[in-house]
Amino acid sequence: MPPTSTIPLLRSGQVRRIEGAAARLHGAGPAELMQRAGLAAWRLLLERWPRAFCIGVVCGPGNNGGDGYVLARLALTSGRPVRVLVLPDGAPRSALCRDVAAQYAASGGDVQIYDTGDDLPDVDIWVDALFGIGLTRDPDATTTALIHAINADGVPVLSLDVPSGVDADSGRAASAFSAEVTLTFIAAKPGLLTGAGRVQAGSVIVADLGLPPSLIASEGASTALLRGALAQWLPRRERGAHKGHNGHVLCVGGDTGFGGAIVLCAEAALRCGAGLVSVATRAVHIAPLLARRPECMATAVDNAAQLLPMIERASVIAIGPGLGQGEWGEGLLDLVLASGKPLVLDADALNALARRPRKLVDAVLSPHPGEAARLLGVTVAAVEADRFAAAAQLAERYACVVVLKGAGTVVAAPGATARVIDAGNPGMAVGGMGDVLTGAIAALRAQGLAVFDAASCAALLHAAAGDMAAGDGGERGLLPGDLMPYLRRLANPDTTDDS
Ligand SMILES: NC(=O)C1=CN([C@@H]2O[C@H](COP(=O)(O)OP(=O)(O)OC[C@H]3O[C@@H](n4cnc5c(N)ncnc54)[C@H](O)[C@@H]3O)[C@@H](O)[C@H]2O)[C@H](O)CC1
Ligand SMILES: [K+]
Repeated sequence: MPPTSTIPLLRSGQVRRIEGAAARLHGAGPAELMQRAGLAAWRLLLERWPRAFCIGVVCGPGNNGGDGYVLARLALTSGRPVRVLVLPDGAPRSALCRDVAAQYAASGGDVQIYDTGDDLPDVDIWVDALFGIGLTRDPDATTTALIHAINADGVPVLSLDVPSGVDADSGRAASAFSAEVTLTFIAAKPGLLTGAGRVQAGSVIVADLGLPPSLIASEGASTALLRGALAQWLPRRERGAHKGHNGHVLCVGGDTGFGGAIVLCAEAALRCGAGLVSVATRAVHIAPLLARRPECMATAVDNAAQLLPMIERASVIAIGPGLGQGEWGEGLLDLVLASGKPLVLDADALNALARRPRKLVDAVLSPHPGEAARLLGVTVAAVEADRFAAAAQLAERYACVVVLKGAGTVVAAPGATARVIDAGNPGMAVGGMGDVLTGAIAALRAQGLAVFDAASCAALLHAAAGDMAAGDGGERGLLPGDLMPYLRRLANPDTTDDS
C-alpha cells in the first residue's frame, strides 16, 4: 500500500521529453522555459537571500548556462552589480545560450574568464549555472579548481537544476559545487537525493516552470521519493488486539561478547509495534538486560537444534546483529534461511550470504555500502557511484527487497520502481543504527505490511526518528538508543481505530 506522499522523480531523458512535449502541446518552447527558469531562480534568490547585493553567476556553455545568463540580466536590470564567470573554453555553444548571453551583454553585462588560481570576484552569493542535466564527463582540472574555490569562498551557492559536477541520474560526483539550495526544474532528479548528489544539493526545491502536473506526470516516476505521512503506511491498531495480533519477531545474533547489537534490534522491534520479541543469542551477559522486559524473551542458544522451536513460534526472523563470522553464526543462518519465514538479514548475516550467495524468498537485506560491495563483488566506490543501480542489482541477484543505507537510503525490489528517502542525517553514521533499522523492518513485516512496504516504511521511520533525535540534541553524540522514543512516537500517528 504505497503512501500518497510519494514524490515522482524523473531522470534526465524524461525531463528532456517533457521539454519537447511542452513546446508541442503548450507552446512553451525551450527558449520560453529558459526565461521561466531564470526568472524562477531570480525570484528564489531575492526571497531567500534578500540582502545579497553583488550577484556572482558561473555560466556554462549549454542551456544550464543559459538559465544563468537570464538570471544575470534580471539581476543587472534590478540595479545590482553582477559578476559572470565563464571557463576558458566556456563561451556559449548552444543557440539558446548564445541568445540569452547576447541579451545579457546588451543590458550592459560583462563576462570574466576564470582560470586556475585567479582570485574570485567579491560577491554576496554564487549562482551555479555551469552544468545541469547535460554533464557528460568529470570536470577537468580548471573546472575543479573553480568549484573548489567557490566552495571555499564562504558565500551561499544556489545551484540551478543540478549542482554542477553531479550526475543528475545516479548522484555520482567527482567534484561538485556544495549548494545551500538547488532549484531544479520540472521535477527532482534521482541523483539529487542519494549519495554524493544528496550531500552536494543541499535543500532541493522544484520549479515546475508553469507546466501542467498532468504533463509532468505523463512520464511516470523513475524513482519515488518517500516523505513523511507515515500514517498511510501503518496498520491500524484494533481495539481488541492482544500481543499475538501484532506479530512475533525472533532476533538472532549476539555472539559471545557482542550482545549490544541484538538488544538494539529487539528493542527497536518492540518500539515499532511488534507484539512479541524473542532473542536467540549466546551473549549470555545480556540475558539479565532482557529478562527485565517480560515482552522480550531471551534464550541462550548454543546450537542450531535449540533454535528450531524458536523459529517455529516466530512470524518474522531478523538475523545478523552481532552474529559474528564464526561457525555458530553460520549454522544459525543456514537454519533461518531454510525456515521459509519472512526474513531480515543484516550485518554479519550479509557477510555470510556474500560468501555463499543464493536466491532468497520473502527477505529484506539492509546493507551499508561496504556490505553491498561484498554482496555484489565490486568496490564501495562502484556502489556509491550509482546507488540506484547497485540496489537494483542486489534485488535481482538475491531475489529480495534491498535497503541500501547511506546518504539517501534507496529501497529496491525486483521489477519495482525504486524508492528513496531524503530524511536522515550524518549523526546517524554510528554503530548500532543499522541494528535499530533491522528491528524496525522486522516489526512492520510482523504487523502485516507487504515486504517492500515494510522495508520502505521502516527506513522512513528510522530516518525520521534520527532527524527528530538530532533536532532535540544535535547530531554529534547521537546514539542508537536515542531513536527509541521517536520510533514509538512516529509509529503511533493518530491512526488508532475508534471502533
Ligand atoms: N529540460 C528542460 O526542461 C529545461 C532545461 N533547461 C536547462 O538546460 C539544461 C540542460 O542543458 P544542456 O545544454 O543539455 O546541458 P548543460 O547546460 O547541462 O551542459 C551541457 C554543455 O556542457 C558541456 N559539458 C558537459 N560536461 C562537461 C564537463 N565535464 N566539462 C566541460 N564541459 C562539459 C557539454 O558539452 C555541453 O556543451 C538543464 O539542466 C536546465 O538547466 C532550461 O533552461 C529549463 C528547462
Ligand atoms: K548547475
